[in-house]
Amino acid sequence: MTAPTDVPIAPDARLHVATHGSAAEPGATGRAGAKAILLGEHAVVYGRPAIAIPVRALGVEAHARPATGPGRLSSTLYHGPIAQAPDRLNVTLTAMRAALAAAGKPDAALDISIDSSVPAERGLGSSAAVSAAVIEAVLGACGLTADDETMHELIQTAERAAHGAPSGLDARTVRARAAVWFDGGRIEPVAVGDDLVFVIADTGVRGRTREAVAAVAERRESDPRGVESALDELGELATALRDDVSTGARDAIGRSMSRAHVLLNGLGVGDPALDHLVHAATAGGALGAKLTGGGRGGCVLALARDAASAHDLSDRLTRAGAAAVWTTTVEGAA
Ligand SMILES: C[C@@](O)(CCO)CC(=O)[O-]
Repeated sequence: MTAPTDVPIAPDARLHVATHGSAAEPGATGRAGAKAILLGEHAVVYGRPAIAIPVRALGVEAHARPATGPGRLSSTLYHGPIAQAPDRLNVTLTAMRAALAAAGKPDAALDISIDSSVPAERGLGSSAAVSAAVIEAVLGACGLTADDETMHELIQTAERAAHGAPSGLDARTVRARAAVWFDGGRIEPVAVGDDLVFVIADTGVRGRTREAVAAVAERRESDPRGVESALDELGELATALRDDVSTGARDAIGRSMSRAHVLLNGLGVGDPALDHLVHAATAGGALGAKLTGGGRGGCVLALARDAASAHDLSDRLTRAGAAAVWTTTVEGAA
């Protein structure tokens, strides 16, 4: 049986009645993945390009279904009535409300469960991934699907609750399946010449994207020339990196990553725990390493020479004190 066709649809949202679904199973599932920024965080906020990669080992699954009473939320952070959810779930609730408003059902009561392996506040796109999964599930429970642009706008509504004026890079990348080039608010696929194996190491220190974005803005006020020159160089590195990724030039990619880390430190978004893991990665054979995401904590992204050395690199980073380590491969065409 197909989903009902009489769902009221808000006039400005580009939503479609789902073609799958069953009256016997009224719930719906949404999914999204983690992301890591290969190069260009912070510079994207000022219009420079960036490259990001999906992290397939980590993801979010959300399920939504019409509630029989007041809606309830179930996640690792909170179990209970949605009406009493704590402030730290503001982003999730914003995502849910944005999707319900777009569906023209702002007062619908849903039971929502969220299962996420993406660590929160580590620069891996947890807030955007949770929002994307919740929005897809909520729309699905209303019998709807959204086109890419509508999904993006809805995720951005939640991202604004997370950190003010997001560039849209996270919102785009958590739904991407391959490496993406982000420029002017849009993504396109990046050609990948050869497999690239990355190790992601968590400092265990909470990343503070909102604070880090504000710190760059302040520094730009006090030192416009210095900051603009760093942002320009980050943009140039991203452009060169795109070519290097397409030809599989690992050494050049690694060098650009390490240079980006220095520039990001200069913008004031570093942290001693990030530097410690960056040094451990390069001492452990990484071709380059940098902070990834908002910074001031969170994760380091390191490029391994190959899959075998990624194993040793992971061990090295664990011994250096990483709270968690993941490996992710960006597959080349070859
Ligand atoms: C720091 C930043 O560039 C990336 C956060 O993952 C912020 C943004 O793009 O909105």
